Amino acid sequence: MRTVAVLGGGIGGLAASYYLCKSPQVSKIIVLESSSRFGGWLWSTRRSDGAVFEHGPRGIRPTGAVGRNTLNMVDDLGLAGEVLPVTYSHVASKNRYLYVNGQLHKLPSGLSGLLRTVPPFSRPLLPSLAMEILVKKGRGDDESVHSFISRRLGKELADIAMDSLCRGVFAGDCRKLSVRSCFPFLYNAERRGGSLTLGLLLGSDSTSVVSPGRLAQRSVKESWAQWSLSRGVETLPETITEFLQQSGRVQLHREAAVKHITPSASGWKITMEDGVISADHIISALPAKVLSSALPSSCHPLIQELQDIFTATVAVVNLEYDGSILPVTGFGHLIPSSEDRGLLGVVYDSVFFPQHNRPNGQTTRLTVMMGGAWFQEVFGAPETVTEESLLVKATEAVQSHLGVAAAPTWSRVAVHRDCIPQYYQGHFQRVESMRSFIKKNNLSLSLIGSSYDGVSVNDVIFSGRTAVEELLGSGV
Ligand SMILES: Cc1cc2nc3c(=O)[nH]c(=O)nc-3n(C[C@H](O)[C@H](O)[C@H](O)COP(=O)(O)OP(=O)(O)OC[C@H]3O[C@@H](n4cnc5c(N)ncnc54)[C@H](O)[C@@H]3O)c2cc1C
Ligand SMILES: C=CC1=C(C)c2cc3[nH]c(cc4nc(cc5[nH]c(cc1n2)c(C)c5CCC(=O)O)C(CCC(=O)O)=C4C)c(C)c3C=C
Repeated sequence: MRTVAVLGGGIGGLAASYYLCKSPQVSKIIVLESSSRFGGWLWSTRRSDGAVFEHGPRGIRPTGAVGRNTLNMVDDLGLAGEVLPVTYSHVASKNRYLYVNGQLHKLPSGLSGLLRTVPPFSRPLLPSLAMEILVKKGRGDDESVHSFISRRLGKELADIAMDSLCRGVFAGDCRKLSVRSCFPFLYNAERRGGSLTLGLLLGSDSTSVVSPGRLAQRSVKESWAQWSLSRGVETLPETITEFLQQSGRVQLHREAAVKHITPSASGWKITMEDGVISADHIISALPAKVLSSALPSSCHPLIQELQDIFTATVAVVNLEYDGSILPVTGFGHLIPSSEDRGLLGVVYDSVFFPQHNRPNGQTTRLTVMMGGAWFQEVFGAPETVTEESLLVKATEAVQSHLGVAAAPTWSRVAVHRDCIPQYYQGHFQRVESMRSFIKKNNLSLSLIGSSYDGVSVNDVIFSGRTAVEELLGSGV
C-alpha cells in the first residue's frame, strides 16, 4: 500500500493515522481536515489562569476492549502522567441525579435502594428486575430503546430512566433510537441469556481481545470509572498530531475541505477547493452526510444510505461561578423529555474534575447541554438562535434546578451543529448494506468515525484501529 488518504481530522481520523503509522506497509499518509484545528469535537478551552473547560467530551470510560485500547494508546503517547482518574468510589460515580417533577432525585443504588420505592419511580425497582427474567425474548432483529426497556422492565423505567440516559449519551429520542446499535450489550444480553439479568450474568461473548497495557492494568487495580487529562481531553488529539508530525510519513493538512472523491484506475482522486490529490485507499472519518455529498453518483445506493444517517445539534453552555454553590454533589443531572424537551441536563464538572478549576479561590464549573433531537422544535434553526438566549435558558435552569441565584462569573456558549449521529432503528442493516456495497464494488474505502459503530471516544478510536487492521490484514 503506497498512499492512504484519511478524510477528517477528528479523533477518528487521527486514530486511524496513528495506527497506519505503526505499520511499515504504508509509505505515505495524507490527512485532510476542513477546519483550522485537529480533534473535531474534542475541544478544550485552557484559560490563562489555569482553568480548563470542555466543550465536547469530558469523561472517557476505561472499561471493555475499547476502553483498554484507548488507554494503551494514551500510554504509548506518553500521556500516562497526565491522566485524571475518577474511581467508582468517588462521589461523582456514586451520585447520579434526575430532574423530575421540578425536583432533583438521586438514582437509587445498592440493594436497599432497589428494595424501597425511591422517587421519581412509583415502585421499588428490584421486583421489576426480578420479573424481567420471566419476560419472553423479543422476536425482531431490532427495536427502539423505549420499546425494548418497556417490554422488559416496564414503561416507567423506559419513560424516565432510559429516556434521560439516551439524552445524556446520544442527545437523542429513545423512541427512535435503536437498542441494537445504541446499547448492544443490552440487546446481546437478551439474545444470549433470554433476559437482561441472565445475559449480563453470563457475560460478554465478545471475541475482541485487547490486552491491557500498564495504564489499563492500573485502571483495573484502582477501579477507575472514567478519566480525563490534566490539560483537557483535547490534549489527546494534540499529542497524536505531534506523533504524526514526528513520524515523517504523514502530511497533515488543515483548512483542506474535501469536495469530491472519484474512483480512478489506481484508486482515488480527491478534490479540494484548491487542489487535487491521488490515493490508493481512503479512510473516511467524515460525518456520513459529508461523505455522501462528496461521492460520485455511481455510488448511488451508498450515497442514499449515508444521507439517511441523521444527526442532532447540541448547545453547550459552560458556566463558572464563584464559591462552592451546588446543593448536591455528583456527576450531574439528566432531564427526561417529559420534563423539559429542550434541556438535556447539567454536568457538574467541578465535582469530578476539580483539577480543572482555577487554582486560586473556590469555584464551581457546570455545563448545561440543550437541544439534541429537540433542537429545531424548541429553539428553531441553529443559525438563527442567539448565544444570549441560550445563556439565559442555561442560567435559568441552574437557578431553578439547583437554587443558584448568583450570576455566573464566566460563560461560553457554543452551538455544535450535527455533532452526534442518531442510530435509529435499522441502523445495523444500513451499516451492513453500505459495507457490502463497498466490498461488492471493490471500492478501496473504509468507513470509520461516530456515524457507524458507536459514538463514544473509545468506539471511534477503535473503529480507526479496526479499519487499519482490515486494510493491512494484520494486528497493529
Ligand atoms: C457535546 C458532546 C459531548 C460528548 N461527550 C462525550 C463523553 O463524555 N465521552 C465520550 O466518550 N464521547 C462523548 N462525545 C462523543 C464523541 O466526542 C464523538 O462521538 C467523537 O469525538 C466523534 O469523533 P469523529 O472523529 O468520529 O468525528 P468528528 O469529531 O466530527 O470529526 C470529523 C472531522 O471531519 C472534519 N470535516 C468535516 N467535513 C469535512 C470535509 N469536507 N473535509 C475534511 N474534513 C471535514 C470536521 O471538521 C472534523 O474535524 C460527546 C460528543 C459531544 C458533541
Ligand atoms: C452530545 C451527546 C452528549 C450529551 C448531550 C451529553 C450530556 C451529558 N453527559 C453527562 C455525563 C456524562 N456523560 C458521559 C459519557 C458520555 N457522554 C456522551 C455524549 C453526551 N453527553 C457519550 C457519547 C459518552 C460516552 C458513553 C460511553 O459509552 O462511554 C460520562 C462518563 C461516563 C459515565 O460515567 O457514564 C458522564 C459522567 C451529563 C450529566 C450530561 C447532561 C446532559
